[in-house]
Parts: sequence; structure tokens; C-alpha cells
Amino acid sequence: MADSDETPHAEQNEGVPTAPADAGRRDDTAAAVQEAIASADVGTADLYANLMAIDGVGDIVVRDGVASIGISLPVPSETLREQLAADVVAAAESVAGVESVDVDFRASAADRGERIDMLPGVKNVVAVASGKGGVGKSTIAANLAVALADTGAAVGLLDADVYGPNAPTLLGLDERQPNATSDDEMVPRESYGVRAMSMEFITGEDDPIIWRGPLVDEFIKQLFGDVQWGELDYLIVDLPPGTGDAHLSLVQHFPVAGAVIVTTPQEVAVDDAARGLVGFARHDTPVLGIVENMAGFECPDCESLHDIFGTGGADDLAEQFDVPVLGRIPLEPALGTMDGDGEPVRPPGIDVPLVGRLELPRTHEERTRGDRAPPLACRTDGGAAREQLRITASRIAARLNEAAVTFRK
Ligand SMILES: Nc1ncnc2c1ncn2[C@@H]1O[C@H](COP(=O)(O)OP(=O)(O)OP(=O)(O)O)[C@@H](O)[C@H]1O
Repeated sequence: MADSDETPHAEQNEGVPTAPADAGRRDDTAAAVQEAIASADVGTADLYANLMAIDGVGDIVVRDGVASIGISLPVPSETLREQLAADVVAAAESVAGVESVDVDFRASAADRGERIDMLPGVKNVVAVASGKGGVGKSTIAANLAVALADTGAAVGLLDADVYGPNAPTLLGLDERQPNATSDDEMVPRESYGVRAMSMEFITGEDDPIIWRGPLVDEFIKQLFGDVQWGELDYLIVDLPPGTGDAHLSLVQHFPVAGAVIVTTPQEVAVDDAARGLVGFARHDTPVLGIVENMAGFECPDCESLHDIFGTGGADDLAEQFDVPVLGRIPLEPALGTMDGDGEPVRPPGIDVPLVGRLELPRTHEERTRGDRAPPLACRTDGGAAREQLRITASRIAARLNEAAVTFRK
């Protein structure tokens, strides 16, 4: 970011303040800077949302050759922030009369201004879905929530995966029942700065529940409405895989600001993801983009990349539906197997002479121990996966701002 040593000149005259003689010219220069940022299409390459289109460019003041530019961004990751600042500076410096540039970032979460009684303080409900099970949807949802919270946003995670809730485990929470308020509202449990609510808190992990459509609908409404969420910038909803009752309940009862589809690069996963995408589009829910999970594996020995689950699936889907691939999260062997200090956690199981180690978890503690590692998005040993998760979270936030601007118009 360029800085200037020049001191601003005094603007006040004796008596009634008057505009400085060059005020008109300065306004023209400011307008030209804005124009330059617009025509450089700043934001599109990194955030997948044009800064102007998301109302991201605030005040521009040019004084003595110094352009001070306010950028109002939804929770930018450090990497994107640096790149955006460089792009803004380059655009502004192309304007005659601008010698140096100051960029001031302010965080701003999207707000469509739409509230419902059940969620009076929630600005954005974001659905995370996948066509197929086991693609890492819950892992991505929990990590995106943590990444957003880490930048200062108020974030909730609603584990609506009624068939296999695991947000509590991913956030290191046990399945204790949540506290209740005097109005009988449940208080979300908090971890890594995220307020979490899950069916697992209520039913206990081992209760077998056969969910039928109307029950799911009732339950989803309770998980949203009977919970004291408070003021939230983002409420991330981890949906069950597929396109079933929970999805329908969500889009029918709640103003979903956007949906994120998680897939692996395999074709079969991508075909299922396409069905999920169509489901949201049918209910006029903006699809913010696709997250490709388990996208390649970097061999720790030879450092070469292996596309274990193929490549290109998410790109095909993105092209077909004209939405961006918001991030590609590599296969991360450390996920769930290291503790916060990077110490390997011994895998659950028992040692059997001659056979070796049988990885059969015997107790609940053992079953969940590996996954109790902190979410990758906030671990310093998170590597490329961490970086991608944080960038993906920024892009989601930016795309929500774009959707909100369009919605308000
Ligand atoms: N990028 C990754 N690298 C390595 N392991 C991963 C990655 N993403 C997810 N996993 C692992 O894959 C398994 C499935 O992940 P997860 O439970 O998040 O999937 P899901 O799509 O939510 O599954 P379900 O269908 O049960 O809802 C977990 O053991 C998780 O730790």
C-alpha cells in the first residue's frame, strides 16, 4: 500500500469556511479514481464479486496527490485483502494527479434487511449442502463458520443434518443438553467463536431416531426458532446430504440468503451436486457457488500433487450453472488426526499381536478422539487447506453482499 509524507494543507479560512479553490478538481479526481476501480473490475478475480457491485467502495478523498480510499468488505481473508489493496492501488495510481494511495478496510457483512420472527437478529442464513454423503460437507460447513468467526463476524452453526449430526464433534463440543432461558429457549453452545446448535445436543448421540417428513419439518423449525441465536451476521446451516425434507423445510420457512454446494471432483458426486443445485434454484435461493473438497493430495514425500478423486468435476458444474468454484480444499491427512500443537493423536483401536493395530474404536471417547482436533481453518498447521478455507469464506461473504445488493434493488 502506498503512503505519502506530504502533509495535508490547511483548509479553513477566517470566518465562514469556504471550499478550497481546488475542491472541484479534487472531486473530479476522486470520481476518476472510482471510475478506474470500476473499469479495472477489482474484486472479480479474487473475491468473485466486483467491488463496485457489492457496494464495497466507500468514500474516496484525494488531497495533495494522496487518494484515501475506504473499502467496505465482508470479512476479507488476509491474502485476498493484500491482493485487493494492490489492485485498488494500481487502479487509483493510473489516474492523473494521484501520487500515492491509502486503503482503509472496514468489515461489513451483507444485510438484505429481511427478518422473520423466528430469527429476528440473523442477517444471513447460508445453506451448505451436498448431493452425496461423505464428501466433507459438515467438515466444510464447520470450518467456514470458524473462518468467518475468526475475522470478527458473529456466526452460528446450525447442524440440520438430522440423519448424522456431527457439528458438535467437529467443534470439540460434547453432546450435553444446551441450557435453556426463562422463556424456554435453548442457548447455543459456543466453540471457536461459533454459536452451535445440533440435534445431537438434544437427543444424545446414540438415540436411534427414524425421521419422517413432518417430524423433520417440525424439528428444523425448532432448531431455528426455539434457539436464542441473538445477533448473527451469518447462520451457517449444515444440511443432510441429498435433497430431502430438511432442504424443503429450510427454503420454505426461512429466507435463505444463499446456498453453497460441496462436492468432490468425482463425476458421480458432481451429478448428485447438480440435483442439489437445481433444487435451490427452483426455490429462488441464490447459489453462491461450489466448494470442491478433497481436491488433490500433496504428497508430503515428493511434494507432487495427486488427483486421487479426479479433476474438473466442479469446473464442469460451475460452467453448467454459471456459478463460481469458491474454493478447492485439498485432501488433508492431518484433518482430525493432530491436536492443537500439531501432535499426532494416536488412532483409536487396539494392538493385536502379529496382526498389528486394529482400528476399531471401542468407546465413545475413542470414536470421537481423532475428530476432536481443532478445525483446520484456525490451526496454524492447517497448510493449504486452511488457506483455501479462509479464502472460500471470504468469497462466500462477498457473494452474499452481491446477492443482498441485488435483492434490495
Ligand atoms: N479435505 C479433507 N481431507 C481429508 N479428510 C477429509 C476432508 N474433508 C473431509 N474429510 C473427512 O471425510 C470424512 C467425511 O466428512 P464429513 O463428515 O464432513 O462429510 P459429510 O459430507 O458431512 O458426511 P455425511 O454424509 O455423513 O453428512 C470425515 O472423516 C472427515 O474428517
